[in-house]
Amino acid sequence: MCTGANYTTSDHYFGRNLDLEFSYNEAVTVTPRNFPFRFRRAEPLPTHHAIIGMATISDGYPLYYDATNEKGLSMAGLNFPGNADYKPEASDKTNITPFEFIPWILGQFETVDEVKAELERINLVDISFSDAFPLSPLHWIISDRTTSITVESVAEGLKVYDNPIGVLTNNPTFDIQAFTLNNFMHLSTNPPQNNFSDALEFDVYSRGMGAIGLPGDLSSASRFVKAAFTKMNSVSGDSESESISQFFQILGSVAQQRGCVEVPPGKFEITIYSSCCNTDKGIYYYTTYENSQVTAVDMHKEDLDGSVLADYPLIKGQQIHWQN
Ligand SMILES: C[C@H](CCC(=O)NCCS(=O)(=O)O)[C@H]1CC[C@H]2[C@@H]3CC[C@@H]4C[C@H](O)CC[C@]4(C)[C@H]3C[C@H](O)[C@]12C
Repeated sequence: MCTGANYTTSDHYFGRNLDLEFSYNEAVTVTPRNFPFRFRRAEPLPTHHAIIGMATISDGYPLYYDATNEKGLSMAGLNFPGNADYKPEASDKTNITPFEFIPWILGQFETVDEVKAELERINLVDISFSDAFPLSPLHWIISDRTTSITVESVAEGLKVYDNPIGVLTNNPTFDIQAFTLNNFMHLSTNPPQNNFSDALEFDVYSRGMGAIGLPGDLSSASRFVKAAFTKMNSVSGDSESESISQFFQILGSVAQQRGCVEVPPGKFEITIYSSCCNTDKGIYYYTTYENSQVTAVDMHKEDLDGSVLADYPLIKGQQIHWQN
């Protein structure tokens, strides 16, 4: 399972948890403007916006999981098993395969409004990258500084939902996830009032009781509510340190600890990495399960007019700062 989120202070931040029981050797990958992007069924993009994000590089192609372009538009793919349904080629549409979707969108567009218009022409076509990388069932969150949408290719077609929450997890479909939040409107960051009965006296014996009932399990529906509550109520200063710290705290509220979710036989899902991209500055920060130190890659330190991918394998293992 995964969780994607947005956060805005004086800058805008976008990132995700990648929760899985194994890794595909992902690396922070910068695609410069002149890297030739080819597509299986659509016209190539010899030049395009530069992109930074997490990707597996296969056959020289960056298979992005989540990324941001130099204009601040961001996008992440999250697991959507049982619901994702990709289509045969359609002659009246632009046929983009799911693994090309992030490069196609981030290569060309700056805002969610532009993307919404483009999505009317897009068909997510069922073509695999390779035998080693067959199609994965995904849905996507696409965000700019002010707006987010969720895109789901399901049996009925391509669905585009406004996502004012700025959070995405996995199943069920986004309309149901968003509807379920109605059940939690009574949750509060303030102490509870007695609405139960005038005939009884209650004791507010602990801080935090206003949000009793907030789910704490690791199912995707519960993580959606938990991350939404944490994000919508987040308070932080505007500095880079305060902003990214708050962002990683939001993702931490739905992180997966090894041992809590068993993926039989005997394997456990963990939060492999958490990312936080400052979308205004093009800086991609990350932590991994065993590396709590924040590591950063700045896209503007690369040759963005070049044509060669730059990739930074994840630094794993604690980087302990000894004080004596
Ligand atoms: C598995 C991950 C979602 C994490 C998650 O939610 N795990 C819960 C598992 S469970 O639902 O609990 O069982 C997703 C998120 C992004 C995906 C890559 C996107 C690019 C590329 C697309 C190609 O088409 C196939 C290979 C490819 C490298 C993809 C592999 C994999 O699919 C990635 C890593």
